[in-house]
Amino acid sequence: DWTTDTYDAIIVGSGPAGIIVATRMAEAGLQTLLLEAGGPSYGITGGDLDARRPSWLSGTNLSRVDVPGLYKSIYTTNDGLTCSLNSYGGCTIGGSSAINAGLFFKPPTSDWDLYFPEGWHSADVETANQRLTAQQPSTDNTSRDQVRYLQTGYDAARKWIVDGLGFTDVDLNAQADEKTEVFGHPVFDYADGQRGGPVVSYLQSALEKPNFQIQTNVTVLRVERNLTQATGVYANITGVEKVISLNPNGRIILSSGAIQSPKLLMMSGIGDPAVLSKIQAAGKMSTALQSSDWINSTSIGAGLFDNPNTFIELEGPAIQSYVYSYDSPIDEDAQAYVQNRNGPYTFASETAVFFDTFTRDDGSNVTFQGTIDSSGYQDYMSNTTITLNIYGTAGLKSKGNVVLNEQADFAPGADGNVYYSDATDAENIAGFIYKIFQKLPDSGLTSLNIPQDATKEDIQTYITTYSAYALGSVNHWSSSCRIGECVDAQTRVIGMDNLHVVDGSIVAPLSVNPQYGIMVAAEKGSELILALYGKSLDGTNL
Ligand SMILES: Cc1cc2nc3c(=O)[nH]c(=O)nc-3n(C[C@H](O)[C@H](O)[C@H](O)COP(=O)(O)OP(=O)(O)OC[C@H]3O[C@@H](n4cnc5c(N)ncnc54)[C@H](O)[C@@H]3O)c2cc1C
Repeated sequence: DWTTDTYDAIIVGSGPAGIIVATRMAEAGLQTLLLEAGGPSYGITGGDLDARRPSWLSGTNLSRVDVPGLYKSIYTTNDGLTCSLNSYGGCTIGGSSAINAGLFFKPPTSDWDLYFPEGWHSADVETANQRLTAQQPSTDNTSRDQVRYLQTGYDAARKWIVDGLGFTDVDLNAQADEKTEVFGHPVFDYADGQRGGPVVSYLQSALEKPNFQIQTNVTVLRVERNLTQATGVYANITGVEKVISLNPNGRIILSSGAIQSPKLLMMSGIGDPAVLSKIQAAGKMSTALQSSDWINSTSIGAGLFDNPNTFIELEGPAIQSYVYSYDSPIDEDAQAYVQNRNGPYTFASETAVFFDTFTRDDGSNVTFQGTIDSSGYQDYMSNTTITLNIYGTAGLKSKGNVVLNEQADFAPGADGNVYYSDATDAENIAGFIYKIFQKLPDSGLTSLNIPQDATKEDIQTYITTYSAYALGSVNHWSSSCRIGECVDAQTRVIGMDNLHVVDGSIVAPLSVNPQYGIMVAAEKGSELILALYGKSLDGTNL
């Protein structure tokens, strides 16, 4: 009975971080348990495939998760892959890596050097980076036939951004350090026309180890602890609440994502005492835990980040937009995918990406990213319209908090400070949009929702006023349990001996979409945690 066994390492959450940490713990020979609140995702994770796919995939070994082109429909037809627990992302094997667009951009070395503390600079994470690259395939040309599909948006964007504005065309991961005026093809963590990611690249090797197991449909409610020593997790296992225990020298690693991991700490008596009092009063904290045992820290959940984004709807006579369909794709495209892994369904709709970095008067940097999608959005769905999604990325100054909603049984969420609480961010992003708009008229593209001659002030007002096109969340949650404030440089929760957080929570806002950097952090975290067991990555004693 796995629930009465004891473990050297219990990892909570099977997102990209949790899978990598669990795999490395198992490879080093530790008795490893990975707990996941959700259920199966990719075809290879088993379960009822028909419950997780449209009928055109019947008779294959694919679930909708495997087909990159189906990612966009996740919030309309979720097939049980999201849940109220992880309301901002995937709640399934792979976490959000099973439902995301798969964009896989290596962060520039400057992100580690500028935004991470001692011990986490680029030289410190270099071997972690190399391990990730060795284990996780990626590609900027997804179709087996090596044809790049849906390129009218790419061509128009290239004319605008490269020919018009003078950005340099680069290989975005090979030249990852270049984040000033660069343009390129998006890179995805796919392999052979199917979604890749840690479920394919890491979890499958962990599953071969007799000392590894994953248990799904297990929701951890809190960490059990004896003062500074974690002793196990208290979990809901298909309706029954139970403690799963650690071995005496064991460790718990929370990898539940940047929203859930801070919540689990708070439910375990670690956090802001005002919040802890409410949790205790509601009877949700272990009765064994006295308020004198609380670890008071206002850093838990503080610093929460997500990219503020703006959709710019662009029309052009040469554009042929493409709308992916969950249940009735164009027959030819469905056949090309199912029979040969060719065509538009081999990628998640993004056709071009560009970056720019701006140095402020105070010498600090801020980076911007633009991603071209294959279709229009909401009110702008003509077949000559595409969407440009502009994010502000590394160096933004706004920071939010993870807050617990008492009415909804302490469901965690973001407070109102995440987007644009520091006006500098809106000013900088508006300045970037203004800059690129100066060459828009020559490109043959027309902006439909922001006037091309808008002033910087008009743009700033547009991007900070909530609409279907502005202030939407892109679910790139990070930074809610920062290294040096919430966890130490070994990823150990400050005040605890053997409780760690390794996931988006410990990663600072990056220049690029977060998944790659989170996976590097998980590789680095694994190495550091194994050293605390006295082990190296291959399991030899240090
Ligand atoms: C729709 C969408 C599109 C995205 N697109 C991209 C992209 O293209 N490129 C990119 O780089 N990033 C993208 N992201 C972001 C990226 O997927 C996340 O940053 C990344 O997955 C976070 O990894 P994580 O390990 O921190 O947590 P998560 O992926 O959130 O995984 C956490 C896991 O823990 C489980 N869990 C939570 N609480 C508990 C509990 N109490 N008990 C047990 N299990 C629990 C959850 O069910 C989940 O499986 C996207 C995200 C979304 C939602």
